[in-house]
Amino acid sequence: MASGSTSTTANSLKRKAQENIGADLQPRKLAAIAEGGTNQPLRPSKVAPNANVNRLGKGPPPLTKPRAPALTSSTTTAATRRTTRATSAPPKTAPVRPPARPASRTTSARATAVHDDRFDVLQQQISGIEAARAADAARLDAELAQERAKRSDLQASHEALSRELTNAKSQELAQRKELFIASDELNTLRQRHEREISELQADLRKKDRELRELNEDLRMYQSDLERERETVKGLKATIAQQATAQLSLTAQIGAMQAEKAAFQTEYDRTVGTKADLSIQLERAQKRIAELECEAREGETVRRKLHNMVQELKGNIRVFCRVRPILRSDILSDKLVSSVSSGHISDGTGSPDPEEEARLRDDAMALIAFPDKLDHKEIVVRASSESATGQERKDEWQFTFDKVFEPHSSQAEVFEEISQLAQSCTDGYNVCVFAYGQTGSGKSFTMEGGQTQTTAGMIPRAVEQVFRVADELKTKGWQYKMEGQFLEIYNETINDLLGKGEFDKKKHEIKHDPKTGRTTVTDVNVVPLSSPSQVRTLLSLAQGRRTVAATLMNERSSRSHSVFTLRIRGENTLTGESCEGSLNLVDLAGSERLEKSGAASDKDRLRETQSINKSLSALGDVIAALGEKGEGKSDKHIPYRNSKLTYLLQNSLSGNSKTLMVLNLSPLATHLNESLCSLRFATKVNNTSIGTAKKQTK
Ligand SMILES: Nc1ncnc2c1ncn2[C@@H]1O[C@H](COP(=O)(O)OP(=O)(O)OP(=O)(O)O)[C@@H](O)[C@H]1O
Repeated sequence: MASGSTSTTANSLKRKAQENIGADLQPRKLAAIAEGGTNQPLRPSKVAPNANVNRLGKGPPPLTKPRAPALTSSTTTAATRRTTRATSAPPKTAPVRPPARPASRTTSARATAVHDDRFDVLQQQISGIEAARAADAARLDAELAQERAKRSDLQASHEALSRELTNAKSQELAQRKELFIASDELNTLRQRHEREISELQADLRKKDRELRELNEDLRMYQSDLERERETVKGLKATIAQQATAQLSLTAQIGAMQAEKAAFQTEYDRTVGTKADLSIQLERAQKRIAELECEAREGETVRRKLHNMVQELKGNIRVFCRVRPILRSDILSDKLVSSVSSGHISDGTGSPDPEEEARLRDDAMALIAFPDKLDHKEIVVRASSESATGQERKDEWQFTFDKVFEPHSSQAEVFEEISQLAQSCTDGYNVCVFAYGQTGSGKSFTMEGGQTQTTAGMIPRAVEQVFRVADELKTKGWQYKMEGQFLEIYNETINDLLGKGEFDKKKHEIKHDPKTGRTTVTDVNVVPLSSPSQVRTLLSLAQGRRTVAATLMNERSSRSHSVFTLRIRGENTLTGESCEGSLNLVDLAGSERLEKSGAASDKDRLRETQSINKSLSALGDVIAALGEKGEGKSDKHIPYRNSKLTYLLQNSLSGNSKTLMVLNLSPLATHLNESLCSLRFATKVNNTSIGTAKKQTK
């Protein structure tokens, strides 16, 4: 609608503008007349030849061209020509007579008379012409006056037309302006119109979409409705069925109500019984709580007693572990003879199971474990021939804090050590040694294998310490742990976690008498955040550890290794703090010189000598500690006799808890070495080194 009216307005405006432009053309045609001015002779307009005629009425009569009289003299001819041109009426021509033939004097008189006549005629003619000319002049004057009047009329009309033209021009300008405005408006309207159209089209599309969606919804609703109808139909059928069922249920309810009444009576009786039982239960629960409380108190007492027992035992404990016999033990000892006697079953060099069992039995030393209850005893037997040729049977019995048989697992061994390892979180210095000859299983006990089952005491103890530290967090304890791993080889300290070359750097052992802390200069002390980190450190150290081949063990470690875990704890709730350390020492092989095969090799000889020196220094320290514990308070403890004892000074004093794990080889060939170790361990076990003290603030 709006657009229709807009276009109509636009069309009418256009038409008006065209009419004005047409009107504008009219005065322009008349301008030609005006241009002529009053001094110019009037010319008919080329554009509109009839316009003047129509406007001014009759035009001037056309001037008739007079015919020239046939005059003989040139003067007369000119005069005549002038007269003829000025005369509109044709002159009255006198009849021209033919010229008379010359004659005599009479004839000349006659001729004069003729001339006079002719002159008169001419005179008359001239006067006639003049009269005619005068009449013409009068007529022309009148005509001129008429023309002038016409011209002034034309001028007036020209001025009027000029004014009209000016008006028309100004009107045209105004109309053009209007036209421009109108065309602008028209454009605006057109744009708005286009916008409205596109909006309407978008609206339309949207509506179309909505309509489609509504149709889709409608279709879905219709299908829903159909389904609902089906459901209603089904429900109606169910209701009908249930109405029938209800009837039978009502009958059943009647029967059940009767039953319920009977049950109610029964229930009342049970409630009475229940009240009695509740009282009994309450009493029992009270008793359980009392017992639990007693059990907790008992546990605390047990722990205290356990600690007291440990303290009374003198805080140096000895475990003995016999390793199982290995295939390599049998093969190395018997393989050559087995091959020569044809006992090898296949070409791979492995004996058959029966042969293996027999070889095993042959290789085994006579070791027995008679204490099946407490596992504290080990008996070693040997038969030998006396000088008189009689068979001599020897038997040695040893008692330790715990004896582990060859089949004992790493977990079982750790079970006994865990309490000790845990004490370092309470601020104790704990020291665990693995002592024994080469190949007796010291490294296996301390470091163990790569799997969870074969993991040794070091990773297990570290894991335990981390676990306990984590548990104690709830009681306000925050622990910081750091570790170092050292090796003492030929009385030289090497940093197993360092980067430098072995035996090059000089590391010094320092003891702080105030804090009781032992430090070693220039060694890597690694902050520990997880047990897995410790495993990485162990394998790093393993790679660096000096390993030299000896006859006793192809991978024999000829150095002592000392892993130290230092733990510092602070209790934010109680303000307590403590500092403990856990030293796990894998001692070098304790075998005698001739057994190690080192006597023939200078380097091996030096190694063995320094190992023996440090082990005997360890024995001396323990013995001195024992004497001191027996009352000789001024007894000098020779810690400085070896790097090992000096390093472990603070963990070997009365302030620490010490455990020695004696590792034994099960082989009969190692029996003498085993007996030496057992005797040394017994000495240690019989030593009391005083009471361990917590390092708490
Ligand atoms: N309880 C055990 N169960 C199974 N194998 C063991 C056990 N103890 C030791 N072994 C094995 O016996 C061999 C020697 O053990 P290990 O290297 O630990 O002896 P060692 O006393 O540390 O020797 P060294 O003094 O040369 O370090 C190793 O192959 C080890 O795996």
